[in-house]
Amino acid sequence: MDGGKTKPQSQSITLEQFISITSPLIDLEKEAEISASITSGASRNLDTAQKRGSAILNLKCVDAQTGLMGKTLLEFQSTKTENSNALPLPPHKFGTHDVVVLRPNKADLGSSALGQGVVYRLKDSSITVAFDDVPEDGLNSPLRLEKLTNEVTYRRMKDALIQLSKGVHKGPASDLIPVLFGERAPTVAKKEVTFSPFNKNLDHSQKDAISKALSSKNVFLLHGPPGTGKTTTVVEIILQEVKRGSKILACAASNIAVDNIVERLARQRVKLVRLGHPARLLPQVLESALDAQVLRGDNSALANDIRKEMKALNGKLLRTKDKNTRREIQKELRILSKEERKRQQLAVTDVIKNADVVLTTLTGASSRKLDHTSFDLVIIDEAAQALEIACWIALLKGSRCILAGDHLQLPPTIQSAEAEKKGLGRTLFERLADIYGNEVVSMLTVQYRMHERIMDWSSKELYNSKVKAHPSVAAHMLLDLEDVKKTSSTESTLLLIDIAGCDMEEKKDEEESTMNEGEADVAIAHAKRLIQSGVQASDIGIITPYAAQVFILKKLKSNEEKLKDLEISTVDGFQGREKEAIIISMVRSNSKKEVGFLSDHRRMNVAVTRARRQCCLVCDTETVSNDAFLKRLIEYFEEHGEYLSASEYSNE
Ligand SMILES: Nc1ncnc2c1ncn2[C@@H]1O[C@H](COP(=O)(O)OP(=O)(O)OP(=O)(O)O)[C@@H](O)[C@H]1O
Repeated sequence: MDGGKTKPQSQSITLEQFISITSPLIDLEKEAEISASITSGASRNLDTAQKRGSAILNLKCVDAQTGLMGKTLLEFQSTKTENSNALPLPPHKFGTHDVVVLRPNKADLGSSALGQGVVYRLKDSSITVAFDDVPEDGLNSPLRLEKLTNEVTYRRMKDALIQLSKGVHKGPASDLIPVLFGERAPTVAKKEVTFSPFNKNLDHSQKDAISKALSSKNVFLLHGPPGTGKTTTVVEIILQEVKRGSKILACAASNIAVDNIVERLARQRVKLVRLGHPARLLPQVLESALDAQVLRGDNSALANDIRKEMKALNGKLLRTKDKNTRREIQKELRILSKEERKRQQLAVTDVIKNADVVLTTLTGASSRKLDHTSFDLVIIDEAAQALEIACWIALLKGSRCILAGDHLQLPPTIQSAEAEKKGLGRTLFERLADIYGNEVVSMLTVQYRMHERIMDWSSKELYNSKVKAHPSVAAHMLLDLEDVKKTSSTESTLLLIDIAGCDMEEKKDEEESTMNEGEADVAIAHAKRLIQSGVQASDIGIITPYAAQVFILKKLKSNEEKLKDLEISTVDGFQGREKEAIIISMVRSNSKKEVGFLSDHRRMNVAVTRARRQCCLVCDTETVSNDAFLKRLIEYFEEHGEYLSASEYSNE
């Protein structure tokens, strides 16, 4: 690439347009979140709030543990049981890291809370919350959890818009901003950068991308189709940049994606620090957390000594009657307190200053602790799943950026339909790929997850047939797994189970989410056949686009002990994950042949590419074939896989 020559194309929006369009869209999104929350006028009724997913009623506390730097973890389950097992939690919108409030089940709306905490772990039938303090009373009665609107996030985005409008004149990103708005062409080093890899297993497309990333002077996009080692490549880029002496800010939209990088980097000898609330971090990265490192620092030890001295002086103050002496002690206490605060701040600054790599979520990058720090490079993983404005929170801190992601998988979730329609969900990754194309993008083309039959459909439909399977996975089968027997269920890589003509019409639940009970039975029956053939339940996932279908599937699962480790999720919730066997329940079956949001290419791309060795599609071929894209998917499965009618699974 000889950068700096291509003229940006005309479809780019200007910085001013971006700011004026985005500001009201952030407000719309915030309003949508507030109106779905329990405290809003629209849902001043607990049952409605539960149906909307912003409250979970009728819970009991089943476990309490301490951990996580002094926090208390309380686990809650439904008070309702079936065959003495707790029922799955009702469909809800709680996610790990959400801030929640705990109240007695019957308490009035807005009455005082038993506690406020952060969701730590979510399972089908339980939710674990990390509290700073243990609620003293009330844990033995029925409880409810309410999700709080995360207003801070919206405020930070608004702040970033203001900073962005100023940042073009001054600040670390002043030269980067015009490039990202198509006003100045991106540039690259005259000579391609060569490097000696830390990871000796890198493939040609990964090495090529890393070399281009190192040559880029302002922006580079790493396009990673499913399973192609995007994070592996990001980690190598970070190591190479540290070797060159760069100070790096590495971010992602989600905590889990940030921790994924921290975990892999921590194995190397890199000075890194992870910013963020300990309850939001994976236990294995807590050692890298800012709080933990601050405690180990010299200034922290000094602050500790000062606190001891202050305690002694406070004791003396209590015992002293003489006014003058008291005044002297108080004066000394004020000086010490100031010194202690200064030492604490210095302890934080020291850690950040000494780190080569600072890692945090995009919104976490707005932390005051980073106020006076600028970076040579900002790297954003999962960039195609992040709002553009969230990316800017981090980007404003550096002069160069690398974004990694795949805009052909699902974009960020937007709650407000209007904000979505007006473009809030259009990502910076996609926008830059459109403006500059191959000039700044490099795509990884070897994938390490799927059997080639599973991959070929996605490669052809979405990636111009450029993705190829690595030989280590290209032909792997369920049969090759330990203890798996050869049966009609484990032999095939692609399996289509057709519910057409089997009387399995879709239905709507009260919240208008679609479900299909017959299809759920079939999906569970296939999972059971796989387990019968020796496949571990934990190696199987059932995914579906509809929340109501997830609930029905989880209910069926809760009746059977052997299905305990089977995972059930929406497609959107499973992005970034994988299983040896994936069963997709497509749900739609109706005489009008409506397919709804199944027709989004990105959703089906994510669904199919979660599978390593077997992908089983359960659907009504008559309904879904009404959509041209889905018709091609069905034809692909018919041609390259096995076809079964759902009637073969009846009475199981
Ligand atoms: N060059 C390589 N040689 C062998 N295995 C590799 C190579 N690159 C990546 N992998 C393996 O492929 C898998 C996926 O890698 P990684 O987690 O980096 O992918 P990703 O692209 O971030 O994943 P996703 O598809 O979920 O976005 C991992 O098990 C990783 O060890």
